[in-house]
Amino acid sequence: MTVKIAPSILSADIMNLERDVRAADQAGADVFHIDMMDGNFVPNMSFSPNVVEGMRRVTDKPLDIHMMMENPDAYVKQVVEAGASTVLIHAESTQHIYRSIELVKSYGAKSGVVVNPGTPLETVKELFPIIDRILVMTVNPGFGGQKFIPGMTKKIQRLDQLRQTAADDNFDIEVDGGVNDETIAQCAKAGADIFVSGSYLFDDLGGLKDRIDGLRSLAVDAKQ
Ligand SMILES: O=C(CO)[C@@H](O)[C@H](O)COP(=O)(O)O
Ligand SMILES: [Fe+2]
Repeated sequence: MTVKIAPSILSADIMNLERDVRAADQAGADVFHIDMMDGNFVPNMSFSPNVVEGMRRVTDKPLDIHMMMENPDAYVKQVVEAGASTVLIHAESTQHIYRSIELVKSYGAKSGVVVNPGTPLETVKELFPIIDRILVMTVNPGFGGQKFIPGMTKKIQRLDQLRQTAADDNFDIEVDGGVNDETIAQCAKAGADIFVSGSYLFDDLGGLKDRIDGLRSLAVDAKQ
């Protein structure tokens, strides 16, 4: 699988969101990562389905929705209709994660399950046959600009080993939180395929293309 770089618009300039999305699009973003927070599941609030709809009007790139909310099922239809390509749901946010994933698939979107740093991989193993992606949080969710939790590299590695053992199960491994030029190589080497990066990319809009290219080549090299 090829490496994918996914800018997280949480770190974009909210008053210039269209400018920043267009800049990241032209700079070679593979997919956009949209964090949706409800102020309950995480101690912060961010984007709603109308932002997905707005994003859809300015870019043709896939839109990944990272749902950090209680009762995510209630919003799946709305975000898919707004233009979501993949809906990522936290295993910790719903009592019936298998049903939530089936719900996403029923609307024709790709499905992903997210695991917090403290959640064991065992929790999501039964989803392997039906899931398109597993997102390993490498910070506690809620805010951009946090420091990568070093122990998560081993977790990614264990997930990659489990994936290889279950050869029939095809899912991509994604990482989110504290991904930058110092941390991406270890994630790629451990088996990650898709790399979310927020503050590192949007902190330097002029250098955005160099940063996206730089992250991509670090990841590609680490995978060889
Ligand atoms: O889901 C989240 C935070 O909860 C992320 O998607 C952040 O937006 C990543 O930002 P950086 O850690 O790369 O600054
Ligand atoms: Fe995220």
